[in-house]
Amino acid sequence: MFIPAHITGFFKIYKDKDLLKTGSTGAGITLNKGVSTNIVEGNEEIYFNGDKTQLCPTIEVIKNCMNYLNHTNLNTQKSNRLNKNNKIKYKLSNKLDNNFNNLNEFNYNIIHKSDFPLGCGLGTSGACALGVSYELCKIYNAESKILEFAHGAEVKCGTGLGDVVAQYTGGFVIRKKPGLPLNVEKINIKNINNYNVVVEILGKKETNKIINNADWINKINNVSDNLLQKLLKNPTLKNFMSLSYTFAKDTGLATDKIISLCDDLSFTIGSSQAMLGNTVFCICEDKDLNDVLSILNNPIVCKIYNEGNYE
Ligand SMILES: Nc1ncnc2c1ncn2[C@@H]1O[C@H](COP(=O)(O)OP(=O)(O)OP(=O)(O)O)[C@@H](O)[C@H]1O
Ligand SMILES: CC(C)(CO)[C@@H](O)C(=O)[O-]
Repeated sequence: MFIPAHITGFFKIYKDKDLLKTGSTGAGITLNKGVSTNIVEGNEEIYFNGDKTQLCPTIEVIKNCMNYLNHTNLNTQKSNRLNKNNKIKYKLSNKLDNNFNNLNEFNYNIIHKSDFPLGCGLGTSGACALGVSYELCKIYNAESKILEFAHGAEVKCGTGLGDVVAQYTGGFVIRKKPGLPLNVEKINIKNINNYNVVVEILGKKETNKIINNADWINKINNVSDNLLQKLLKNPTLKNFMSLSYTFAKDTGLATDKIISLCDDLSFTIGSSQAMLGNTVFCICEDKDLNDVLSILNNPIVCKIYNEGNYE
């Protein structure tokens, strides 16, 4: 399953004791590059671009799915009084999580193939979570839980608040309410393929160090407070980029290097910092693409991915 990368331009953080209600409002765009996830027979190993890894959001999606199956199974037993021979045997060994009650069987490997690295503000962890959720829910006929398993996993790992919701929707997505149930506005972009989204990764930044820090939360939420209404009043890519630049600069999240690059790219529709990464992104029309590429060192040219992923 392919899940698009997602760039958040600006966001506001909402924490709730219910993981699923926790999330963010804000706006972003999904890209035609992202993460393809496959599930193969195996023994609970997770691979990211060929490297075996313990990727928190992927592990949490597996646990969400196994817990759901167990809960459903127990309910089924309660209602149908299944005899012991019909009881579904699920076993999850200690490889993925020592504390997990060994009631689920998970004899698969998860294979993530990503166009972008983790930790660069491109929603890669969210794309991994949503991709494995789609694949698992297809196997276990739990399609109605795809979004919930993935969003809950990202929030629990501290690796995202609104990426999964936006990646599930696709395109230019304004998140009007945090978390679930879904409350977003997908903005129709005329001649969408005329626009390029050029990305340059300058380094890494751990999302959880920002969204779990009280000082950053206050700063981010004070600056972003009125940006959502301003965008809803004038939902254009140009206004999105202008508001994103204001957010990146006024929160202090953007580095001097990124601000300087954005100023050099002022002839385009707009540029800003991909949240939360050390990455600059710019939207430009074809006529300006060569000039943009002459300014950046390692540009990655993308298009806006407008597909929505539905059950
Ligand atoms: N090389 C790696 N191998 C495995 N896990 C990694 C690696 N690099 C980072 N991680 C983990 O992957 C997760 C990255 O999540 P994070 O949210 O910071 O990045 P992202 O999803 O790519 O970008 P963002 O959410 O800011 O758009 C973190 O849990 C981090 O610890
Ligand atoms: C927190 C965040 C900026 C990290 O990518 C994103 O998940 C979002 O927009 O909520």
